[in-house]
Formats: sequence, C-alpha cells, structure tokens
Amino acid sequence: MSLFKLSPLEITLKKGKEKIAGITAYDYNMARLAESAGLDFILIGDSASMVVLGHPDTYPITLEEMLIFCQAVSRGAPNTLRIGDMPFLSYQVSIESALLNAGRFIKEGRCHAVKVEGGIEVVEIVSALVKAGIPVLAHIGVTPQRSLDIGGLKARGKDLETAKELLDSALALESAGAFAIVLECVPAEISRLITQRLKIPTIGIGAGPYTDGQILVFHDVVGLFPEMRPKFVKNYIDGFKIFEEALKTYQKEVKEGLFPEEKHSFKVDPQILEALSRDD
Ligand SMILES: Nc1nc(=O)c2c([nH]1)NC[C@@H]1CN(c3ccc(C(=O)N[C@@H](CCC(=O)O)C(=O)O)cc3)CN21
Ligand SMILES: CC(C)C(=O)C(=O)O
Ligand SMILES: [Mg+2]
Repeated sequence: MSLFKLSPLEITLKKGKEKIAGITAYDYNMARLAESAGLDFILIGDSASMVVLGHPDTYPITLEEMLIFCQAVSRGAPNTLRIGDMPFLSYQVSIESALLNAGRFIKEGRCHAVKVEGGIEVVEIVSALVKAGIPVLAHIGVTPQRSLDIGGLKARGKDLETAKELLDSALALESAGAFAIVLECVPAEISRLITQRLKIPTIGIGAGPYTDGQILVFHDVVGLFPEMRPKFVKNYIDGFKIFEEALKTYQKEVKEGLFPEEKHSFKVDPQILEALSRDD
C-alpha cells in the first residue's frame, strides 16, 4: 500500500473514470482540513505569496518560505498526495538548479511531486525532473510567474495563435512525462479539446467544466480572501465574515465582562487563599 491515499500515477489513472478535486493548503491546520475532507490532492501553491504573506503577486515568495509551508502541510496531511509549487526562478535558471530545488521539495518539504509553470520552454526541465524520479504537474494557460511578459492574468487561448500554443504545449508536456496538467483561465471549449487530446488528466482553474479535475485556492473556497474574486472562484462560505463576526463578539464580551465565565477559569483551594492572606 502506498503511504498516501493517491499517488501521482493513480491521479493519472483517474482520467475518464472519476473527477479529481484538489485544493491548495499552506499550513498544518489547512492541511488537516483538506485531508479530513478527503480531497484527492493538496497543492502547496506559490499563491501563498498573496494569501498568506500578503504580497501583491507570486513573484516575491522564496524557496525557503515555500519549504516551510510544505513541511507544515506534510505534518497536517501525512496521507494525502502533496504537490509543491516551484516558485519564480527556482527552475528556470538551469536544469541543474531545477533538479536540486525540486529535490528540496521532496527531501525537505516531504512533497510527492512538484509543479512548474510554462509550456514548450520548460519541456526540457520537466523531462529532466521526471528522469530523476520526481513526478511533475505541468501548468499552462495563465501562468502568474509570467504575468510580466504575457500581460497580466487575462484568460489565454481566446485567439487561434494562443489556443494552438496551448494545445502544442500540453502535448509536449505530456510527452516529457508530466503526470497531469493544470489549465488556468482557458476558455471551456479549448480545455475540452485539450482534455480530449491528452492521455494525462487536465486539472482546471477557470477552465470550465470539461477538465478531468478542478483545483481552487483554499482561501477562495472558504471565502477568506474577499479582495480577490475572479469569475472562476466560488466561495462556499463567507469565511471572512464568519471569522470577523466571531472576533467582534469576542471583543464585545471582553469589554462587557461577559468573557471569561466561571467555566473558563481555574480554581484554587480556599485554604491556600486563606494561608496566603495570613502571611501578609
Ligand atoms: N486567492 C487566489 N486565488 C487564485 O486563484 C490565485 C491566487 N490567489 N494567486 C495566484 C494565482 C493568480 N490567479 C488569478 C487571479 C486573478 C485572475 C483574474 O482576475 N483574471 C481576470 C483578468 C485580470 C486582468 O485583466 O489582469 C480574468 O478575467 O481572467 C486570474 C488568475 C489564480 N491564482
Ligand atoms: C492556482 C494554483 C493552480 C496555483 O498555482 C497556486 O495556488 O499557486
Ligand atoms: Mg502557483
């Protein structure tokens, strides 16, 4: 039996059988929630740069910071497939540094696979990682680590040229050995076409209903990051409001002397109190 519920290979084999549902997580407790809920996989996303560290985009997050999040998630979800999202410039510089840095996700972060963004330009890197025994989740469409040169986070594949580029990239990444591929912000019919043409599963985010699976950012699922609501996001609860209400009620009860109650307080033997006052 494998150590985790689903291995990368088992994710690949789900294509055409059962939809795959993944979520991001960044810390121990989020990971426990994801594992307890039974998600098929957890991505420790570089979106942590935004939703955990408060940066405006995914560029600033470092490999060291990513590894701390991976370690926490690994402790919280020991039996779930965990994929580490390689941050900007941790795999683009050279094949050697890509291998060493991906190795750190496996050895130190205790991840089972890594994700890299990009199409044809990363095929050689994907192939080297796979040859070294590191399963790779590919990621095309909107690639936030390229938002400076692809012109932001606008959906990709709306014109013939970029749609063709996506299909060619997807096929090349599959040949390079990726076990699945994320399609981010791609028109639904283009994702459908790519999904039909590939043997490996497609995991969509803003890519419509025809992909083999879906992934969303944890904070978006539970409504904890209300400032970012692109159309592909669904908030299943209004977490920010629910948490904020709890904090407000706590503050109010402290101010009004309603918290703590007797049941929240510790007791001491009256004899001790008496002895203490006698000593004065
Ligand atoms: N909370 C959160 N959720 C995410 O899904 C997410 C992150 N953070 N951080 C990393 C990336 C960035 N992502 C995003 C974020 C916004 C759009 C978005 O609003 N796209 C608009 C166009 C924006 C523009 O014109 O620049 C769209 O209509 O597709 C797309 C992808 C997805 N990822
Ligand atoms: C949105 C997903 C696919 C991601 O790359 C991230 O969370 O960083
Ligand atoms: Mg990412």
